[in-house]
Parts: sequence; C-alpha cells; structure tokens
Amino acid sequence: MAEKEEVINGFKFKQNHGKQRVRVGRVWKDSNGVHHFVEWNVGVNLFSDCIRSYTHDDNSDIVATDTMKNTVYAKAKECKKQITAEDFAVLLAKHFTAYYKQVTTAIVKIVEKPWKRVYIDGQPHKHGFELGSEKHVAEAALSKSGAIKLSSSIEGLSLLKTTKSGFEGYVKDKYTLLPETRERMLATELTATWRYLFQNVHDIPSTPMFFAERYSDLRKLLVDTFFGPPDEGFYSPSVQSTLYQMAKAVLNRFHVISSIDLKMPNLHFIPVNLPNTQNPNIVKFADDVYLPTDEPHGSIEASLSRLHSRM
Ligand SMILES: O=c1[nH]c(=O)c2[nH]c(=O)[nH]c2[nH]1
Repeated sequence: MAEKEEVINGFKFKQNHGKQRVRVGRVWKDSNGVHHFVEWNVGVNLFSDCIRSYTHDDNSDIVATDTMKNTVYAKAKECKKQITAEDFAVLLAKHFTAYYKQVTTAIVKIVEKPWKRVYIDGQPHKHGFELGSEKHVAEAALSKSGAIKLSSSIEGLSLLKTTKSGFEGYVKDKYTLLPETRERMLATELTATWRYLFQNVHDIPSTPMFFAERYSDLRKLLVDTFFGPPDEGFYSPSVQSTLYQMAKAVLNRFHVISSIDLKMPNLHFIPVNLPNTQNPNIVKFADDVYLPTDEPHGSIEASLSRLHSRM
C-alpha cells in the first residue's frame, strides 16, 4: 500500500493530497428519546493519478479537497444508525477509492472526542453528555484492490498509582545519581495503537459497534493490567515491564489484533526534602510530599506483534 513513486524528468516523485481537520458532530435519535452523539475530527489523504496537475498545470484529474470535506458531511448524514469511528473511516475510504477512478489509495484518520453520556443520580441522561479525557483514534488505509490496514488508538489516557512500583538493578556509572527504590509513584499518559488483522475490506465484521466494544474492552484490559487487583495491585519493577505485560495481555486476549504499540512516558513525581539549618526536618520525605513534573520525562515505547497474523 506504499505510495506510488514516479520518475519524472529524471527525479523521483511522490505525492498525495487531502483535507485535514474536518470537524463533524453527529446526533442519532432513538424513537424512545435517547440520543447518541459523536464529535469527529476527520483527516483524508488521497493517493491519486493527478501528476499532470504538478507538471503540466492540468487539474482535470484532481478531486478537490473541498469536495472531500463536503463528502465527510454527506456521508455522516447518510449514516442513519450510529456508527463507530473505525466503520466511518472505512466507509469514507471505500467511497473515495470506488467513486474516483484516479484514486488508488485513501487514508482516513478520525480523532473522536471522548463525549460520554452524563449520569444524574445514577441514571443515564437521554441527551446529556460530558467530556472525558482520552481520545479515540481510528485510521483506515484502503487501496482500490480492497487491501486494508485498519488501526485504532487510545491517546492521552492518564494513569497513576501511588505505590507498588520500584526501579532497581539498572546500569550504575559516574553519571548515575538515581537511588534504587521499591517504593515510588508511577504515572503515565498512555498512547496505545493497535492494528486489526483484517487484510481485506471484506474481512471486516459487519456487526454494528464491533469496534466500539473492542475499544472499551481493550481499554479496560490495559487499565486492569497497569493497576492489578483493587486491594493488592501488581508490583511494577519498571515501566518497561508493566508496558510489556499490558501489550502481552492484549495480544493474548484479542485474536483480531495483530500488533500493538504502547507509548508510556514516565511522568516523574520527585520526593520533596526541604532541609533548613535551624530545622533539618521541616519537610523530610516519607513517601508523602512530591513535586509533580512534566519535564523532563522518561519515554518508554515498544511494539509487540504476532509472528504469524494472517486470518
Ligand atoms: O521504570 C523506569 N524505567 C527506566 O528506564 C527509568 N529510568 C529512570 O531514570 N527511571 C526509570 N524508571
């Protein structure tokens, strides 16, 4: 699905064009008065045979980016039932690759804002929503032949535990100042991206909300694995180890997923000690008072894939 590289006038040439940040809100209303709502930020990139627009001032093969933007709204209107960001990305990519002879591949990326139904006194509100924290991203890259790459992400999921974390046994040299510990805070802002193993657009399940269920089950599994059981927790010997446990849990549980990438910045909470000549113990750290910092932060990233992931 790599972009086509042409040779023009003795140069290598690659191109694509699209429309970014197409913002759309969509409401679906059930007959019983319950409303459903999504807010999407859609990016479209088309790989198409329109090279003469670059070389010969001939725009006759260009699908206008304004047309792409209008198509997003038209297709959102056509979806009479609630649809996931993944299914909407695939729907748009299918449209662009099927409708225009020039388009060889369409990449559609959708960032969904975390609007969640409001609960009032424990009761779900029919038409009230509040904004959560992390974003849900879906990306479909579809070629005319039907070959597809479909992935989803959770972006910006903030997680913190106040104990059951340590870091020992690392390389010590003349630059090392960090003391070893078996007692520290662990905080991160997780980005997880997973790829579905569907290789062709026809392999994608037609079950409504299939991808929404995978998303929320996977989110729960990542969170459960990060923290461990409510009373005991899990001891984390490093961010690396916890990350690996999380990635492994996902591939062991979800057979429709072929790979997962996790980014887990280590957001440091620095122990506070404030010695003072008159009062050496004015603030003596006892795993209680910390200085939270955003920067610098550790950056720990890894991806885990199946060796054989064909369906
Ligand atoms: O879990 C950790 N992994 C590291 O690689 C690292 N490096 C560091 O200074 N603190 C930590 N913590």
